[in-house]
Amino acid sequence: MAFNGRGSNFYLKMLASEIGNTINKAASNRAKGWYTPFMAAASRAIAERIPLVDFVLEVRDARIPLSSECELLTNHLASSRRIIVMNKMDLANRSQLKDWIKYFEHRNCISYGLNSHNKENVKKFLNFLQAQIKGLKNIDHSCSTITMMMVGIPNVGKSALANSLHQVGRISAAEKGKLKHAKVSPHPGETKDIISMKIASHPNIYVMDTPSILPPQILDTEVCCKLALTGAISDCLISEKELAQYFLAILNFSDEYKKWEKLSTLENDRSCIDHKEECSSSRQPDMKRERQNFTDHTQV
Ligand SMILES: Nc1nc2c(ncn2[C@@H]2O[C@H](COP(=O)(O)OP(=O)(O)OP(=O)(O)O)[C@@H](O)[C@H]2O)c(=O)[nH]1
Repeated sequence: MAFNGRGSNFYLKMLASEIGNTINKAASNRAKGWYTPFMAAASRAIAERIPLVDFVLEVRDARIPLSSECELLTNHLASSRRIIVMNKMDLANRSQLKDWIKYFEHRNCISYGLNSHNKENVKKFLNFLQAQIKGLKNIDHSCSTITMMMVGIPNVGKSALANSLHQVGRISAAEKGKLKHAKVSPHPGETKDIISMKIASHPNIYVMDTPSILPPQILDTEVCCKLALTGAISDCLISEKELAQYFLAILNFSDEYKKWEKLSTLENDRSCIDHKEECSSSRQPDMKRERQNFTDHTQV
């Protein structure tokens, strides 16, 4: 199906609305949905701790930095204490990530793009965090304890980041010998406890990994679809076929696809030429020379 401009937008919105409504309907079933009594309790526990920590590291998915916002933090926190971490940047478009960093900068938000699986990246991030702490006034940098709480929607990589920070952490050899490990899993909602890990000394910095949180319903159906596509919402709430259809629709209307479309047109021209060559390979030698010229011409 080919859609352009407004037509494509309408088609995407229509698909998103169908899929989003199906997901929300399935999620309203207590046994299947994400908003379990456990998530409700975790949201309350996190909300209670927000005023007590020095920084909140809001972990988002770098592929969808707006849709993966943690609703609990909206209007809940001074922007100087909130650091937006766009994790999984290895899966995101680099130049778009730069634009997102500028976007957050314009809104006076501190943001950082990161790949939690890359040690060098995580070390740089730790430097960045220590620089933020240096900027804090009224603390004794040699003996204070700084606490940072990792907060976010499911499956964005909070536990992976907590583990990596703990592993590269500037802590004593004795502490290195007793490293903790938060559970990392490709399935959303696997973290069940709030655990604290030391990531630096002088001052001591502790990072807390927390269970994932989401609101009971996701009213914006496009957001809902994007969360399902990136794995924040369990795949048992929607069929793979419907999700794939939405993904292909996004892909079809993207600028990236238009580049591929051009290439595939070129490729079709070429295979048409190859086909002609094959069909006429038994013809006269002078005809062959003509074809050769035609092929050279089209390849320029
Ligand atoms: N490609 C890539 N994958 C990552 C990155 N960080 C985490 N992951 C993967 O994302 C999945 C989820 O990571 P977790 O650390 O369990 O995510 P979480 O936010 O703690 O998940 P919950 O259990 O819902 O709290 C795992 O398969 C990780 O290996 C990253 O920077 N890049």
